[in-house]
Amino acid sequence: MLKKMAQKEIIMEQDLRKLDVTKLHPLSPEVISRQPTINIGLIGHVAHGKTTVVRAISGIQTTRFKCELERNITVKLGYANAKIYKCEDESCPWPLCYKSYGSAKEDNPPCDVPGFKNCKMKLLRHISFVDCPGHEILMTRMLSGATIMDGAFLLIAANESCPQPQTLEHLSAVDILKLQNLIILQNKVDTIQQDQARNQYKAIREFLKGTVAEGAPVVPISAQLNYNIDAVCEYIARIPIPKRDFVSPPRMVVIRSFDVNKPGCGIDDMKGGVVGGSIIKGVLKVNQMVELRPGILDKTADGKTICRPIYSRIVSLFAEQNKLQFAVPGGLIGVGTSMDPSLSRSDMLVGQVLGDVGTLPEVYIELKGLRKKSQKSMWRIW
Ligand SMILES: Nc1nc2c(ncn2[C@@H]2O[C@H](COP(=O)(O)OP(=O)(O)OP(=O)(O)O)[C@@H](O)[C@H]2O)c(=O)[nH]1
Repeated sequence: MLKKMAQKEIIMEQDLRKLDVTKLHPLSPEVISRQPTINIGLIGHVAHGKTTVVRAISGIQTTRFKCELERNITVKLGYANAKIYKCEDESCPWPLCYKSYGSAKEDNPPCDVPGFKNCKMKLLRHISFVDCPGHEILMTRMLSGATIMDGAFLLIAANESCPQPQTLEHLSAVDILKLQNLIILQNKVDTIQQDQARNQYKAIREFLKGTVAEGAPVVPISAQLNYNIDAVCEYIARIPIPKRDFVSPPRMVVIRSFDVNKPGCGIDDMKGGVVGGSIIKGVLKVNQMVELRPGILDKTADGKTICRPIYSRIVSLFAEQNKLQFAVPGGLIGVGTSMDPSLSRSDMLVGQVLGDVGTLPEVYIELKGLRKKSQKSMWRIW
């Protein structure tokens, strides 16, 4: 416990009084010390090792729901954050000089490579993983995760022929979305011989031809044995930082929402609704008033749908266990609000947009299309 507290104090303080959003950058030390600023997706066929890779890099087993444990497959999107470091001594041997830790790790931990233990490591990136289900019936969940990815790992198990059905489907999906920064992880190499790995490497290269991943690196790893994970860290550090807009009014897409109160919790201990997601632009601050749209959906007596925006105050901001005073675009954050928690329970606010009061787009409850005579099938009137 003491150790954990000491560690917390070593990550940088955020001070709202000194905040100047025009000077922020996704690699500003006061930002990446606490919050991830890049989202990396984990895609690929069922059981090829996506969740195991996330655990190898972040030290975190993405949430397992009861049904997932029973079926041993990922059902919901999983989330975990990690920090990527490099030894400050240039003579530290490659790839051992790269290392990853969980999100709460101090910013300059000592290097653990023998002979370099007196050297410090430098924090290069703070990332969020979005662990997608590999099962065919869960393709829509994979697609909703893909909307926030800045790059992705495509997992291919070395002990199966390539491509398997969801390897193909997931690659097609990111191909259509034109997702850049793909890294192919040839996983489970501990289960095969070297020549089999080489042959499969050729098959993978063939499979990638003509796709968005044609020139992508193919890295042989064993996620279970932590083999070559340091090389993967180097590839993560090479992903270019996406351009982010820090100065516009903030806007966040909600991809999770919860009621964090335990059943039977007293009114005085009750916490407001929590929403999780990724900020698209702008900076959210603790104590700021926000609006969620479309908000509460209702029907009038004559059956018409009406939407009432939810107005609320931000009471806390979190990136995993790291408390934030402000949150920037990029990695996944949790926003604690003063709203009635029954509004946010069980992902009820997924798909809503959160932002500054009065700055969010209009809500439309009807879509009208114009039908051109010659293009009857192209337009539908709702
Ligand atoms: N031998 C070996 N087994 C591995 C390796 N990586 C993962 N596994 C095993 O493969 C199985 C599936 O791993 P997961 O990480 O759950 O696979 P997944 O792709 O996340 O599965 P879904 O999300 O359900 O599609 C587990 O039993 C892991 O222990 C590896 O490098 N070597």
